[in-house]
Amino acid sequence: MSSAQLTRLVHNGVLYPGAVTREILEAMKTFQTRDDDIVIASYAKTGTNWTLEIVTQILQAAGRTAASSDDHIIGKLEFHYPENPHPSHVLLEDAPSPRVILTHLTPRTAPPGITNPRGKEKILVVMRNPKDVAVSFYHFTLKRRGKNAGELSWPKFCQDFLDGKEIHGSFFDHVLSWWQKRDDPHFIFLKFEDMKKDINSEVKKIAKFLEAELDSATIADIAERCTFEGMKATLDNSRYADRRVMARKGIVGDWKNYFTDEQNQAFDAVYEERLKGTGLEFEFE
Ligand SMILES: Nc1ncnc2c1ncn2[C@@H]1O[C@H](COP(=O)(O)OS(=O)(=O)O)[C@@H](OP(=O)(O)O)[C@H]1O
Repeated sequence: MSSAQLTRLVHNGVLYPGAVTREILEAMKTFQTRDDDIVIASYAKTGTNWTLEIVTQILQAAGRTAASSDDHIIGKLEFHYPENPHPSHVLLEDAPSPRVILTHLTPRTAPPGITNPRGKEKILVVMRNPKDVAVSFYHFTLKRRGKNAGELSWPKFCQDFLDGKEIHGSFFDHVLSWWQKRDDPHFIFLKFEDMKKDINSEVKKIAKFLEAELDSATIADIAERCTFEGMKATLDNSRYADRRVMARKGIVGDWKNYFTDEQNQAFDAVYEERLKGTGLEFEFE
């Protein structure tokens, strides 16, 4: 383990990426949401950027944001990106409305206006089956570590992910904490697998949630542009170039190429123990 990893922030038992500091987590307590904020809350690698693209296109089609402007998108709320002069929560203070705010925080650590919205804020919680999340996260981590990736083996990553020791903490704690909000009308719950199965219906559902009145041709057009292939075409040659790393395979069931029977059984046991009786379940293929 490198010294950078050793000094990484652990808060309430959750390990945070290097872009998150204790000061930022403290600032979350007083971060002011706006009535028209749109928040995408997710565990990492569940389809955050995919949902962002859908939301962005809906807002543009509904005339709520200028087609040429990405000013309302800042990145992850709790990050201080090295290329930015200030942490995202500071930059967001000057961002035009409607802001689209991304976060991997749990309700416990997120700003009160996101955890318990009192105005017209719209919170989209995005989820994905944990086996594919683990595989996607493993590849992302390999890429991020670059030449140090040799130290990272799949069996170790897989076990650490299951034990909640990887960055962002336990997947199960994360999804279950947001799932508590399922009866609150400020929230909508989306699943990667549903978006994959029927993108048109999911775009329609999101547009309705955002109160964007769009005709079915516009919905179909957005759905088409937000397929994996459609997004990759955009990613390769435009404003989303920096998000290329987010687009790997974009499929359901890639875990089968990585999981041993033993790993699969270990995952199934935790899945059963944590999610049984909660009403929350995932499709794995
Ligand atoms: N349009 C579309 N269709 C299907 N899949 C898509 C799409 N866009 C992004 N992706 C896949 O989403 C995974 C990245 O998730 P996140 O955006 O949540 O990553 S991040 O945590 O915000 O960095 C990552 O999954 P994997 O391919 O399994 O690694 C991306 O490929």
